[in-house]
Amino acid sequence: MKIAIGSDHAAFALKEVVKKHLLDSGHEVLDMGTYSPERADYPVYGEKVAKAVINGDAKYGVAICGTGAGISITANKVPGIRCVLASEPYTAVLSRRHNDANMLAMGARVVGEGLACMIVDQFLEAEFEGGRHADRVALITKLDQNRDSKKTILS
Ligand SMILES: O=C(CO)[C@H](O)[C@H](O)COP(=O)(O)O
Repeated sequence: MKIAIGSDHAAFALKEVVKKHLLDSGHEVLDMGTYSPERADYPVYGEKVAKAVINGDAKYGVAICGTGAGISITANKVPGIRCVLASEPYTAVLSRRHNDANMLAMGARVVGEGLACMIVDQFLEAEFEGGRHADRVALITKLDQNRDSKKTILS
């Protein structure tokens, strides 16, 4: 599977660990940076990973900052992105099964290396269940496609 990955400085070390884990597991990895522990702004990397997914350069994206909050907020501003912030596998798995999440965010100051790799593995292995969940994802998509509207459009 082709995975885009990116982080800011706070998560550079964890990004390198997760990247190696993905490569060792046989995935192709598109490393969108940052490439050193120098201070870096997480929105830049959240956007890069999100655009790689939306452009079809990668099937899924993994984005990491200190908490995962800033980079997930950023990614979710890119139309078509459904980015989940997960600190444990259950949320990561259910975000695939129910929400068809196409990006995973994590916090390097929240999760350790072993847990992060487990979360990524389970996210990538889980499948979207469709059915009633597809109807709800369609509602998310409708909202996404009407981002400029100030009106409530889903009810
Ligand atoms: O978690 C983050 C965003 O949600 C960032 O990694 C964090 O804000 C960076 O902080 P600092 O510049 O103090 O290292």
